[in-house]
Amino acid sequence: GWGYAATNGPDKWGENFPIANGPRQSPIDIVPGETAFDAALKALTLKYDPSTSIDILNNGHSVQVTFADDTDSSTLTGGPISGKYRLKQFHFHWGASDDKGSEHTVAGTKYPAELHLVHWNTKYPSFGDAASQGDGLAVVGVFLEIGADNPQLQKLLDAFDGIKAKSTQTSFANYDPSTLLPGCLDYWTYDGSLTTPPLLESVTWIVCKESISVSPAQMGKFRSLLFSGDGEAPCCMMDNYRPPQPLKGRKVRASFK
Ligand SMILES: NS(=O)(=O)c1cccc(NC(=O)NCCCCO)c1
Ligand SMILES: [Zn+2]
Repeated sequence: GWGYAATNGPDKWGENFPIANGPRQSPIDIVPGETAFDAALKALTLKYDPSTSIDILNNGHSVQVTFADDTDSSTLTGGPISGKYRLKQFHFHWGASDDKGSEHTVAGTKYPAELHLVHWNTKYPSFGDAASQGDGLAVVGVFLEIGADNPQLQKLLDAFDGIKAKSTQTSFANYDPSTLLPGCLDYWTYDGSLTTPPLLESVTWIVCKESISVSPAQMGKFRSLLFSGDGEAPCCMMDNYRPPQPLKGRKVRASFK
């Protein structure tokens, strides 16, 4: 299967997923000087109910917290989207060292990690159906920047001991993902795709301008997770990011001046 190694990584994904070379692939390099302020863009409204968090999972590609999405308890509205999108999961991408790891970059700057909060459009019956529609998904991206220890992140990291290996998960209740959001929700937005196979071109990307902090020790905790399964040769989970893809004429809009 696909992964992030030289043998099965981003440069090889096009062999099984030809959309890898499609017109609206993600991530991209965001060049602030080339974005257009759009006064019609609304503020993001993120309403998350902590009681909808279910479990934390190592899926062999990332660490993911999954939410109950059978009701409108945790939603995204406003921003560049119309209608209501439900939170399905959030996960991260990170590097082997603090000088890389994010998927989106800003004028070429790579951050050590990037958080993705994944939502699906409730005009469709499920995440799976929405994922195949051009307006099916909305992912909020938040950069992590090296700085002070982040206590909200620490709650998540403290659960990692139980999910070191691929395909392991533990319950993870009452977690409020809004504690991971930056204070300011100014954002850039553009039409893109999933950044992992199947690379479906169904994502309205909403990338926050402001980052949240992560300490070097906390980054080390992410890198202690494994791509490998129990009983396999241990392979540290790191550099699980796709590099920026061609813009192909797309416009990136800014919600701020
Ligand atoms: N990285 S991302 O574009 O935010 C994103 C969001 C939602 C789903 C995905 N990718 C997938 O679900 N891929 C299917 C298998 C991955 C884990 O087993 C990527
Ligand atoms: Zn992601």
